[in-house]
Amino acid sequence: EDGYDLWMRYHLLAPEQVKRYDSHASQLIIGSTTPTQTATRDELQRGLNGLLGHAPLLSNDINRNGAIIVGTPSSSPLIARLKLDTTSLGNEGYLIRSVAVDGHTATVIVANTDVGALYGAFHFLRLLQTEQSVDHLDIHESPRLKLRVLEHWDYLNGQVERGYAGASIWDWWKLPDWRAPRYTDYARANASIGINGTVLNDVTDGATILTPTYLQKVAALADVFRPYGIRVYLSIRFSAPIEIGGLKTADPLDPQVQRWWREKADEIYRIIPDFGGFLVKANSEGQPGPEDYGRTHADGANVLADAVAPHGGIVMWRTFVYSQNNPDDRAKQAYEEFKPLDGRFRSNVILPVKNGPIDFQPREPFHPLFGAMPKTPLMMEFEITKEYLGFATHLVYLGPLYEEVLSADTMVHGKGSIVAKVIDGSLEGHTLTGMTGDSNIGTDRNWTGSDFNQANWYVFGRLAWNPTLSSRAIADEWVRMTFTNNNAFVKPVVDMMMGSREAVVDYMTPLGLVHLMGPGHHYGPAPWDASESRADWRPVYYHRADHEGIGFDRTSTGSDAVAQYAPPVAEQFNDLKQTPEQFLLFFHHVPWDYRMRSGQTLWYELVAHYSQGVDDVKQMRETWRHMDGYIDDQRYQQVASFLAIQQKEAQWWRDACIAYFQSISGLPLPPGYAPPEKSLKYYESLTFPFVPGYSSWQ
Ligand SMILES: CO[C@H]1[C@H](O)[C@@H](O)[C@H](O)O[C@@H]1C(=O)O
Repeated sequence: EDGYDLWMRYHLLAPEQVKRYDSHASQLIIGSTTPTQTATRDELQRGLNGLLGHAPLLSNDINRNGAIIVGTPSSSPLIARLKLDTTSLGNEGYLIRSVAVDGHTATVIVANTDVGALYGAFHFLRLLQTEQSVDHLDIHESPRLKLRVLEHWDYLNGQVERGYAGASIWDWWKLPDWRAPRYTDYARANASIGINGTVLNDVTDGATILTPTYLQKVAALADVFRPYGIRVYLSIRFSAPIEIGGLKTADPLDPQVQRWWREKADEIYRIIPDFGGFLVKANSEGQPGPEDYGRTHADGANVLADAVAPHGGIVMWRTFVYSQNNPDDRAKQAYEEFKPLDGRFRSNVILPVKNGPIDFQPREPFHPLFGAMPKTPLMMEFEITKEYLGFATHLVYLGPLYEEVLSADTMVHGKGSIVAKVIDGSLEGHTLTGMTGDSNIGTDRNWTGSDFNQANWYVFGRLAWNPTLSSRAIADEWVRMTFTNNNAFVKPVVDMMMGSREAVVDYMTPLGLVHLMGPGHHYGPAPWDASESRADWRPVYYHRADHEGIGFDRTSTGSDAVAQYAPPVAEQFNDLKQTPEQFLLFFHHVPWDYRMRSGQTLWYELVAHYSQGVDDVKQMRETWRHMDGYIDDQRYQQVASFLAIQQKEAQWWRDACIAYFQSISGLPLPPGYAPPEKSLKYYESLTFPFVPGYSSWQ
């Protein structure tokens, strides 16, 4: 019960459920000539065996009611005979349908490709895991996004940047000879939620991974993942032609550099024919890039794109750039650098854009680049690892954060131009589409540092498959698969998860505040900090609290970052009265005595939010206390302990922030609110001798 199985637990269902499903799992008719077919067969056998207590009969022909028939029209004559219309399924879609074949009832899982059938098999298992009916199935699924990618910020030395779940799961020392079983389980987990790509190394990892020795190791991982429909991508360092190629320059317009990348790509594809392509962080936070040579991001992306294009590869060129010190407004930089380049990227380039313009904060408005580059495919980048949200221990379900951004309306083509439509390509007619998530996976037995963090990996995958799914529905299915179908557990726990994101916003950064975390490690409150060399690395830069008020003026009379949004959105954010209060201090510098919609002053409301956050965590503990006995003790106890840590730290956040902001505002606490437990000096004096996940580039 250590959580290793993730949501693929396949524990024996209750007798009445077993009875209900038995009649739909009498035989399994499935090919096994390809590795993917074998993986599909194994998964169904493992799953059904676990859930029902016995595996269905493996057969070639249907001879009784209740068979499961899996495959493609081209590999299965039985399926071909059914003449199902599979044209709309594409390469990865599937259908699951209750049918009659040769006078027998059956469930068919049909796709155009083996991988589509594998996805269908996982869906079928999910129906049983979540105790849904399989009587009259007519399910059609195909992914809305093409690239559904996990990004590992893993260094070759085993450390994980912003990783709070142990070390990197890639055992580079032993690869390519030893292929750990964990790699297969990783692939299964990803395939079960439709993830079809993985970037193995950190965006600041260096160039070593492109050397022949490491490419052999990469190829071994690609071999393990291939049956599960997962392609391997690599982060590259833009200066690799110098570092490992012996060239004097990495100028993207230099013919020698262009040749070097072409030959490197050819070399990679010789050993990994289905290699996905490159991910690049360039001219950001000290990384080299085309701007070092006076070239643009487009020049840089295109030289790589041309190298992989003959092989069908793509380039993910990140827009998270803030190379220079930004005394004005860091939030504006990505837009300023990339918007003018719209239309100048090769067709196999896609630009990852973080959900918000700052950096994976508990809450930010959607990134203004969404909708602003109609001629360029943009992909969503979410952070799954909780760098700014309490690391491993805080229980924060990220589904509502993701959903909030995906459903935000850019208004670029009028109402309904939501971010989900930008990234699924439908708004501007792009076919290269995708979502990438910065992984929270490590060597911990439970993979993600806590049981509830598994839900963030899960919801990422499900939303990458279909960005219009509801985060609540996804939480519900995850809880059922991971813990139990008992409604006395499911309902309160799903409610708790759904509220958990607002709780962290409240106790860390309410009302549109961002980046109050301790610089560097990003753990714990440090709103007073002004020690960093760069202005835009200091918390005081972000909240701008002074005696009169608090907040970053991004209106037309301030930094004018609002102008980066489409006019109706810009107008709304520019106007103090119209700005949703959850983004208030992101866009406005507001007097402490400003009257909020509640009628209270801003100062009172700020204190109320901080206190609410702590109360919410107390409530979460209380909810969890009632869950004792519904699940195994091991996982129950760990969640309980982590919630206790979270409560302590929520209190710390509240008290430290209130103590600090009170020292600036000079105002008394609202009546009825407890003062901070300790003095501001105390909170300021706390240090962090060891923080996991600390990045080495700082
Ligand atoms: C990979 O570096 C990270 C960095 O550790 C992190 O603090 C920041 O959130 O984002 C960077 C990025 O996304 O490039």
